[in-house]
Amino acid sequence: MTSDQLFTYFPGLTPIQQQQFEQLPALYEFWNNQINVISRKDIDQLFERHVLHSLGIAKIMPFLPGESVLDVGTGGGFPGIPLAILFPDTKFYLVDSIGKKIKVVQEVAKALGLKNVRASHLRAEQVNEKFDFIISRAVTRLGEFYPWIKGKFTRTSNNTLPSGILYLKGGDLAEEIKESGLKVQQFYLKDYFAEEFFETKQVIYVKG
Ligand SMILES: C[S@@+](CC[C@H](N)C(=O)[O-])C[C@H]1O[C@@H](n2cnc3c(N)ncnc32)[C@H](O)[C@@H]1O
Repeated sequence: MTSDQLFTYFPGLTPIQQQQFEQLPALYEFWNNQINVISRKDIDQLFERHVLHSLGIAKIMPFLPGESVLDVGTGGGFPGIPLAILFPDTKFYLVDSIGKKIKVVQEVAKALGLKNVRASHLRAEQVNEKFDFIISRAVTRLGEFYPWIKGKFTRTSNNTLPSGILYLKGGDLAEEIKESGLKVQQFYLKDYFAEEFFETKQVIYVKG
């Protein structure tokens, strides 16, 4: 996928936003050589598998100016960094339990000139703030995740859904959802993106 193909899914990006997205491949190639944050086979498919996948959350939840979002287990900055480019007036806090990954996030955010990103080397359980939304991808099963972030929601969001979790997941989730005991809403990314990669990809919403 090229940047132009990516942009067709998000018309109306400013030249600055387009330039920030276009900087991502070179930045991640550089940082991935120092500190591995993306698997080698995926780095060639950065726009589809990491950037567009992260932006799937935006199709479900258009974050509002002033809203706050926590990205738990962000790794090299997914889904937080692409969403922070797309929503420059929303505040993103990216945390990960591995310090060197947070170093990559900080360097990438700095190189992009993102003023709406903070990143800390912390476990989710240690975060002591409240957020409008909590986002995540590929960290753990919902049943384990939920207790980490329970009670960390503002409950003031005026958005299309109340404050809650937006978790990127793939595959058959029936067992995982049942085991978690949580009431979830499932949104299918194939309704928004044509690429085969999104065939089973979902955004799982859980009210906070
Ligand atoms: C498979 S990686 C996914 C990274 C990124 N979200 C992505 O999709 O590319 C899982 C990440 O979760 C982090 N992690 C696991 N448990 C965590 C916790 N309790 N708090 C914060 N980060 C955690 C790990 O350090 C790791 O970087």
